[in-house]
Amino acid sequence: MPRSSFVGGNWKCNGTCNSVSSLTQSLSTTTSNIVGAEVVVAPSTLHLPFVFKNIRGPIQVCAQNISSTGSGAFTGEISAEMLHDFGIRWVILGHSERRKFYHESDELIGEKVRYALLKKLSVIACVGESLEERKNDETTNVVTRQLKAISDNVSDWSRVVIAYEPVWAIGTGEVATPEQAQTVHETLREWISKEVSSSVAEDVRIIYGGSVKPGNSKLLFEKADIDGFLVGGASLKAEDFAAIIKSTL
Ligand SMILES: O=C[C@H](O)COP(=O)(O)O
Repeated sequence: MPRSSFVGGNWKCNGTCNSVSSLTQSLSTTTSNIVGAEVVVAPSTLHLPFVFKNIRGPIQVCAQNISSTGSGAFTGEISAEMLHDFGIRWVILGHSERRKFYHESDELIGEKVRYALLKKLSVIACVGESLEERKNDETTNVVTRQLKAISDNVSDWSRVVIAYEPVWAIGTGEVATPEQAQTVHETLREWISKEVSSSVAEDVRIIYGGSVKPGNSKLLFEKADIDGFLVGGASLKAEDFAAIIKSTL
């Protein structure tokens, strides 16, 4: 069976009460007739309850991070249990901004993936190389190392989407070419086929993130191993996000 497309909108640390309300309303309208793609949006933790209650149509709501520890005496953290209790079923883990600015290691990301799946959340697990790593020809080593740390902690692959996000393409306007992205996606799928199983490799969605816009998404999506997108900046504009989703149908 062909893989259905998957598009995530990562709102990152953006939004006010007014802008989130207006984006939620616009998205509910612009995406109301979309059928055939799995779509999630990830507002900030503070905005999650509002978006969860007010979004309409085919969009699920996703968190941007969780604690690896679960509920308890962990000041400032949000647990998988809390999300699940609230009705939220998705979380982004291992985003390069968490790795870079909050020093999240492969090991910690693996623990978070394990805990999220244990608590019945689904996970968008991110991998991606920096510009320096690409220039040093280390892309394959980096993304497969990151993928192994994730894979070692996956108990149910049907609840995992892998996001390939080259760090040099995030928020820079410098999107990977369809060929560059396809090469890495193929490498990731081959790794999963060899190290996990061919059926998991066949079924798992591998999505691309990094300066995806309505003008470049179609050509990227035409590549065999690109199953959708994790969109940052363009997901803050309802029309652009809807156009990106439609390019995957
Ligand atoms: O999670 C999304 C990515 O970091 C991509 O962000 P961007 O579309 O603003 O480049």
